[in-house]
Parts: sequence; structure tokens; C-alpha cells
Amino acid sequence: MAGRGGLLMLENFIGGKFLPCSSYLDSYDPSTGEVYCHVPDSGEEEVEAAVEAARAAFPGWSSRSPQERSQVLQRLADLLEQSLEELAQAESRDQGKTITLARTMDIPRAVQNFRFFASSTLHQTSECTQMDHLGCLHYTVRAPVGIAALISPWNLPLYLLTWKIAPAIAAGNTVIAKPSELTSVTAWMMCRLLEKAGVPPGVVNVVFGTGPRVGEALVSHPDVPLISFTGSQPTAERITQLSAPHCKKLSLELGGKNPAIVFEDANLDECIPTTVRSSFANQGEICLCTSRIFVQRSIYSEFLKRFLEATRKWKVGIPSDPSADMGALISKAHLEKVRSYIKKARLEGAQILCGEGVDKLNLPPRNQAGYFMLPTVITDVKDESCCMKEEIFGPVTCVVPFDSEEEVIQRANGVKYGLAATVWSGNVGRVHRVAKRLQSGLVWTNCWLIRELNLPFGGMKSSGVGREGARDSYEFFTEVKTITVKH
Ligand SMILES: NC(=O)C1=CN([C@@H]2O[C@H](COP(=O)(O)OP(=O)(O)OC[C@H]3O[C@@H](n4cnc5c(N)ncnc54)[C@H](O)[C@@H]3O)[C@@H](O)[C@H]2O)C=CC1
Ligand SMILES: N/C(=C\C=C\C(=O)O)C(=O)O
Repeated sequence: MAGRGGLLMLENFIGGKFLPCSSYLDSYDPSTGEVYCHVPDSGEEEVEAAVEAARAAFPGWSSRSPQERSQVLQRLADLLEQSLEELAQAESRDQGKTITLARTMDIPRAVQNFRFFASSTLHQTSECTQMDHLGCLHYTVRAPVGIAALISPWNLPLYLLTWKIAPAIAAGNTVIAKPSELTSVTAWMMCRLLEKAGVPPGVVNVVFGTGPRVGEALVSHPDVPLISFTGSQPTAERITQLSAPHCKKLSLELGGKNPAIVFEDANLDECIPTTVRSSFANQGEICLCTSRIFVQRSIYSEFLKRFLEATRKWKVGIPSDPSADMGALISKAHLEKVRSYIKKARLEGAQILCGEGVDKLNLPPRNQAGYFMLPTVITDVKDESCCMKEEIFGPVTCVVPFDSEEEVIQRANGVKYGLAATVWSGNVGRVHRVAKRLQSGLVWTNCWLIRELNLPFGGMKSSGVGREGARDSYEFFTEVKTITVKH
């Protein structure tokens, strides 16, 4: 919808209707630094209306059969797929990611999320045990919980939001989604498809705005018993505090400081291009991205030389350029934060081998104020450095040598996060041994980001609470009851 100054103006989606808001936020095109869209700056009033709509829709939606709900999800997947190109263009512009990534990863995965949970929800079973000596049979039943708050970040906007909406509504809940205020457009576009897909009014409500205003009103609302959140650890702490008085169910998917461990028997022809991708895909703005690369000393020099060559070929370009490997970072503030880590590394005596401050970035005049930076490789950095400890969430990776298996396991585990590790080795015994000892919710060996949606996804330590996936999401979005029958 065109609004003030011909710019796109989004509206909240509550009870099946698009509703204007009394105030709006500016949303920037990361590739130019210009305002191109206005996003509702919602607050308590909008949350109250969304809760009312979600509450009214719950009895009807939760009493439909899984098959009926599944059909609605399948129709929504089909409609999203029919709009794939339009959604990909919008996601790329709104987030700064390349059009290629939006086309081949973000939007296809959003479609797949609905298809996957439309199917998996049909195959959930409950438990039953016998106690014949007492003449008892025990079984479990599961029921949707109620109104779910779904809060998502800006890095994979529709991908991560639909990863929450799909299982929540498949299980019979009604939802209030709050996308990141920095990337709201594709969620709003999805709302335009809900009625046609057969989603009844009030089953999916979307309120736009900032975390401190609308986010906090949502998570502290007494009639919202469960919260699924993906984002940063400080925000997760705040949400935990606000929800604690109500004992809400929480699923928290947080950040990472993910190690790649490259042993001397690794296949470098596969390892190097994959590790460039795992470090810099989506501008390094994926919680699963590699940011600490431990390389066995005997191959360290060769690895570094080849890794740098490959990184220099990783093309930074405007998001609409189909040949670009990397687009713009999400915001000016985020770009400055990422750059500040390079400055700190320099002050600590680390070497910046390529990228920020070393190589020149060529951009068209229109994009000079965009939030671009080059993929950056740091070496000679200590494990205690903030670049090796903190989540940078940008196109920055550190490469350091190691000597033994035991040493590298200790060092890889020596951070507060525990989300995703990669292990590169041709020795199958070592791969299993190391994977087992890493403190990490996910370990990819000789590959990265191959997702099996059935299996648990999530992190340990400060990387999160709970898991998502076919069974895990179903369990989170339902309440279980154990029934004992004496016969
Ligand atoms: N999945 C991940 O691991 C992600 C990690 N991050 C990390 O977080 C850093 C900051 O990025 P942000 O966008 O500020 O992440 P954030 O955690 O503040 O934002 C994520 C979502 O939470 C909402 N939110 C923020 N404060 C809230 C509050 N008090 N109550 C309820 N909802 C709230 C935001 O509006 C957004 O929808 C990044 O630099 C990166 O390090 C960011 C995005 C995703
Ligand atoms: N949660 C994030 C990525 C998830 C990817 C997936 O489910 O495949 C993130 O980057 O925040």
C-alpha cells in the first residue's frame, strides 16, 4: 500500500483485517540508507486488540481436525510459492540480502515450513504404557495451549517467522506474530494471502513495531501463555524476566560463536568453499555462521592462503545483482557495531588479512551510503579476544591454528555459546568422537547448513532454551496430560 510521500506503508493485521496505527516508524533500504517504508509503531492497544481476536478464534480453530488445519497450511504454502519472486524481491530490498539468496533460500524455506508442518502434524502420536499388575493403563493426550506470541529477528525474516507460525497453528493454537521492526514487509505481504488460504480471521495476527513497546506488551500479557523467540541473548533475558511472573512456556533460539574445526586430513577442496559460505552467507547474519576457524597447524599456511583467495572472490554487490554473493548489512548501527570489532582486533595486535580497512569496496554512487562491508578475515588473535568470544553477527571470521584434538575441543567449547559447530576430517572415528564432545546443539561434519527439519534444532548454554523441529515444535506448541485408567 502506498502511503506518505508515496512510500510503502504497512498496517497491522488483526482479526483478519488490515488496521492502521496511530504512529509509524521509518524503515530503511540497507543498500541505499534511504527510508523506503513506514512500519506501524504498535503498543499495548494493538496487542490488546490482537489478543481479543486470537482469543475469539481459538475455540473454532483448535477444534478443527489436524487434516483440516493441514489443508489450510498446504494452501498457504501454495500461495506463497506462487508469489515467490515478488516475496524474494521484497525480502532482498528490506533486509539487504542478495536476491539470489532470497530466491533460493529464504522464500523457498518459508514455503517448505508450511508444507513440512502441514505434513508432520498428521503423524504425531501420543504415548501409552501398561501396569498390568495394578490393572492400569496410562496414556497421554495433547492439546493446543492457546495464544502464542511469536517474535522473530531481522536476518531471515519470513524464513524464521514461518518456522514459528506453521507449527503453532498446525497444532491448533492462534498466534500473535511480531516480526522485527527492521524487516516487516514480507510478513505483511503474507497476511494478504491468509484469507485466500482459508486461515480464519484471528488465527494469525501480526503486530508490527519495536521490541520495547509492542514486544514487551505482548510477552507480558497475562493471556498469552507461550512465547517463541529468536534473537539476541540480552532480549531473551528481558523476555524471561517479563514472562516469569506468569510462568509462561518459553522457546528461545539465540546467538552463536560457532567454531569450524579443520583437521589435517580434511578435504580442503570441499572445506574451503563451504567455510567461506558458512562465514559470510547472508553477510554473516545467520546465527549458524562460522566465526572461529581452528585449523590444524600442519595445514594452517595452506588453508589460510586458499581461504583468503576464496574470500577475496566472495563478491559484495547491490542486493539486486544476481552475481553478488553478499549484499548490505541490516542497519547503520549494526554496520558500525561490526566495524568496531575490527578496530578492537587491530588494537589488540591481531592481523586483518583482507576486507574491512584493507581492501577497497566498489559501489555504484547510489549505494555509497548503503551498509556494505567486505568479508573480513582476522588472524593472530587470542582466544580471550572479544572477536573470539562475542557474537559479531557480520562478515567477519577469525582463523587460528591448533595442535591436538584434545586442545581444540577445549578451545571450541571455551565460549558461553553452544549453537552450531562444523568438523572437517576424513577420519570417521574422529568425526564422531569430536562431534560428541562439542558443546553445541548442532554439529555439521564435512558440510554446513544441511537442515533436516524433523530433528531437534537449537542451542545449548547461552544459545537457547528448548528445541524446534517436527516433534519438538509439536511438544512446545501443545500441553500434555497423562491419564491413568484403572480397569
Ligand atoms: N538468531 C540470532 O541469533 C540473532 C541474533 N541477533 C543478535 O542480536 C544482535 C542485536 O540484534 P537485534 O535486532 O537488536 O536483536 P533483538 O534480539 O533485539 O531482536 C529480535 C526480536 O526481538 C524483538 N525485541 C527486542 N527487544 C524486545 C523486548 N524487550 N521484548 C520483546 N521483544 C523484543 C525485536 O523487535 C525483534 O523482533 C545482533 O547484532 C546479533 O548479534 C540478532 C538477530 C538474530
Ligand atoms: N535461527 C536462525 C537460523 C535458523 C535456520 C534454520 O532453521 O534453518 C538465525 O539465524 O537466527
